[in-house]
Amino acid sequence: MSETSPSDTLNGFTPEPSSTRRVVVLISGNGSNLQALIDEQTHDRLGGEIVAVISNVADAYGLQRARDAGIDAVVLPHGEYDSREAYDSALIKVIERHEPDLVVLAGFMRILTRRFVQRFHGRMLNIHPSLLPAYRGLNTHAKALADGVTEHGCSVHFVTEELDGGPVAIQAVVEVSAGETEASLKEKVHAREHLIYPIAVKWFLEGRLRLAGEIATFDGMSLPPRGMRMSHADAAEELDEE
Ligand SMILES: Nc1nc2c(c(=O)[nH]1)N[C@@H](CN(C=O)c1ccc(C(=O)N[C@@H](CCC(=O)O)C(=O)O)cc1)CN2
Ligand SMILES: NCC(=O)N[C@@H]1O[C@H](COP(=O)([O-])[O-])[C@@H](O)[C@H]1O
Repeated sequence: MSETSPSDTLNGFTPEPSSTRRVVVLISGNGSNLQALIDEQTHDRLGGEIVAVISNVADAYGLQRARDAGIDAVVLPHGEYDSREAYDSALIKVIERHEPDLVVLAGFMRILTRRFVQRFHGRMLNIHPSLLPAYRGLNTHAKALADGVTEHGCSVHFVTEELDGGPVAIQAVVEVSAGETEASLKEKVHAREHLIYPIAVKWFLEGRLRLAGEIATFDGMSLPPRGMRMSHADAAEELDEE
């Protein structure tokens, strides 16, 4: 690890070098969040390299996105295994062949077993389409609309055994308009996901975002239960978007 001067520290916290960091991404579908990560990698702004994309669904379009980017694309169909435990054991083996520093769930639609989560504890992130702890699980946009909420959004969190219960790193809020449809709300949330997820991944790979026990920390400072609230402007600035 390169020597750092005191001026390189943040609150006494020294970010780690990230150039050799390896990322494995798990998907089940379209892969628009994967694409956002690929795009940041292409601009050398991700802080590491996506070395493999693994899908439990054979026709997930995200696999094509990976191939188009020259990234190893692997299909591991969950239906070919007799149990969740058997599948997760096979998935662990495939992932570990790529020696990741970080496992990223990007629309990966399988509940992971305790053994899997323990294997990658502290180095596995998920993007969830709600303002956790609200609306854990599936069909978040429909539930938010049914409840008539005026605010919705997305959360990046560390993955723990408790479904969508892990410490939150970043949240982004979208306003729910009058006449909002599930499709329009989903599109609004997706747009914010594509900003905050690459930021969270970059900060993890730089060693700035960490899981310390049950608490997410940023630059050594404990984050509140709902993580950092990030506006569109904040995210765009962090990504140094034109
Ligand atoms: N142990 C954990 N596993 C997973 C977590 C987590 O926090 N802890 N996050 C999820 C991602 N997710 C929501 O963000 C999620 C994914 C899938 C499901 C679910 O009910 N899956 C069903 C199958 C559904 C389907 O195939 O359409 C299942 O696995 O039986 C809920 C939430 C990833 N895993
Ligand atoms: N509970 C998990 C869940 O619902 N995740 C959601 O699936 C979508 C995947 O889109 P993508 O394949 O285009 O990235 C994303 O909106 C993500 O938040």
